[in-house]
Amino acid sequence: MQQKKLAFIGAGNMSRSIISGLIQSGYSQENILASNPSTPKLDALKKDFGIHTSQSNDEACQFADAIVLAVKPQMMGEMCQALQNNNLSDKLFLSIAAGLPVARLQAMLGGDYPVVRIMPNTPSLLGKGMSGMYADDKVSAADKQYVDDVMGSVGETVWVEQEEGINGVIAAAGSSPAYFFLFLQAMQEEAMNMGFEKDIARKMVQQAMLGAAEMVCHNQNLELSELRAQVTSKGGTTAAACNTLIDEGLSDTVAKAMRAAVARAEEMAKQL
Ligand SMILES: NC(=O)c1ccc[n+]([C@@H]2O[C@H](COP(=O)([O-])OP(=O)(O)OC[C@H]3O[C@@H](n4cnc5c(N)ncnc54)[C@H](OP(=O)(O)O)[C@@H]3O)[C@@H](O)[C@H]2O)c1
Ligand code: PRO
Repeated sequence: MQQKKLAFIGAGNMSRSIISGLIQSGYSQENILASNPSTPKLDALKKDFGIHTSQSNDEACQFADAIVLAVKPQMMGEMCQALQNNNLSDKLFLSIAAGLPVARLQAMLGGDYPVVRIMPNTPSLLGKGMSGMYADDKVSAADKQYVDDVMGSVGETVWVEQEEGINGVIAAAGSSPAYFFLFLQAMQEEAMNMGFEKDIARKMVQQAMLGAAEMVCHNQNLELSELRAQVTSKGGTTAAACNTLIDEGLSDTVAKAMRAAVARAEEMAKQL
């Protein structure tokens, strides 16, 4: 992987997970800096990964060829505007913020700089992430490859051709770990209603999810409906459960939820 000087502005959950993946992939700690206003997360990053840290975003700018904008979307305007005190020409920007279009980020940064939008998810922490990416036409092919390598160090990557596609990535992958957690929570609660202790209920549902996820990944030649069919005996218990989910409108509910995520991303683009 190409080793640019890479700065993370905002040392929160997502930055930590990407930094962890990069270090495990052999990216030199000397080439990574994280900046954050408060010190506890910086201290932990320095201790765990040996990277450079700073409380100054200006220092991050001066250090880096490529800058990951990793603060909450609501903080992005103020933070980017303050970066304008630095010479930003020749910098490549990687934004992981939900809802903020390239044009808006460029306006916040005060220039037509190359920006890649990245939508990662929290399983990146375990190297099992899914990141969708969009590059505006100012980003070179070599820089796209660089960003692909960076995010590839924490999981799988896909590129979308149109910027709106990023909102679909949010719905399908950025936010979706939470949908699975919610589903499991409901299953855990019902298992407890059936008399299981909380930890046993959790053990059963999490192992079933892990096994199901592994089966999905290891059987790319099988449709998801075929994997379901393998569990489902005619007239049996699985059919009774799945028919209930289907009859109660699971597909429609999931579609509505994903459209709500897209709608919220569109709303944030207008508000921020
Ligand atoms: N979490 C997810 O599942 C997920 C998935 C995809 C994308 N994202 C995006 O990733 C971004 C970061 O999310 P996160 O979950 O990592 O949030 P987070 O853990 O809250 O991290 C944000 C960090 O930014 C720091 N910060 C605040 N103002 C700053 C400033 N002016 N300069 C530098 N750092 C500043 C915060 O520091 P203090 O804590 O000291 O205030 C905090 O450490 C968001 O834009 C979000 O949309 C998140
Ligand atoms: N977490 C961020 C949000 O909830 C973006 C995707 C996952 O807005």
